[in-house]
Amino acid sequence: MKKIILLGYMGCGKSTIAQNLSKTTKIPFLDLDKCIEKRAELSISEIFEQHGEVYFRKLEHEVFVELLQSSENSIIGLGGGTPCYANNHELLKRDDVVSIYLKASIDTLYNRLVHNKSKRPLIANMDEEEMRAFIAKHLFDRSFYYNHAQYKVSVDDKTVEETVQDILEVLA
Ligand SMILES: Nc1ncnc2c1ncn2[C@@H]1O[C@H](COP(=O)(O)OP(=O)(O)O)[C@@H](O)[C@H]1O
Ligand SMILES: O=C(O)C1=C[C@@H](OP(=O)(O)O)[C@@H](O)[C@H](O)C1
Ligand SMILES: [Mg+2]
Repeated sequence: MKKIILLGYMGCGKSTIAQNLSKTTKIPFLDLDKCIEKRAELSISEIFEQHGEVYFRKLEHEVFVELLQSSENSIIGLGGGTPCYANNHELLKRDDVVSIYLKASIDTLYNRLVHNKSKRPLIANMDEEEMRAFIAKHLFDRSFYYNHAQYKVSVDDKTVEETVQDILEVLA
């Protein structure tokens, strides 16, 4: 196996779980958003503000393709939208990729995002009511792409350690 890819909606824990899974497995991890920020020399919020979402999606696709080209073993935490644009979901079918959907309920996502929205330009300016309705619809729209993942791991009511254990069982 070469790449373990974590996908799912904003706030499901891709970045947190990728980092912790890396500690346990000693496989290096990469966060796609961090790689994009490094490439653009701008934060995700600044990319959206200065160049718009279409530019961000193009960059996201380019950097994702590059990460997949590397021959190193790695754990990659995608952005929430990554599988939903530029046919990126097709790239998950590669033989050297194991894709895992971290599946969270609307309540879990809402509770995690409500105090953590400022760096997420798609929801940063929404009030709480608006954000809950947005998550519900957006998650529904995106589930089609998330369901292309090879495996699904439910993250509701689990600690980081429990989710990491569940992923290790899937990989075993
Ligand atoms: N059990 C848990 N698993 C993962 N993240 C959790 C958990 N409980 C709380 N959190 C918090 O939820 C947020 C998840 O955000 P993040 O890891 O950035 O997700 P993503 O990359 O999917 O958007 C973090 O602030 C993290 O500390
Ligand atoms: O869902 C999305 O479209 C996005 C999710 C973000 O990543 P996280 O899912 O890690 O928050 C980041 O890529 C950007 O703000 C867009
Ligand atoms: Mg993330």
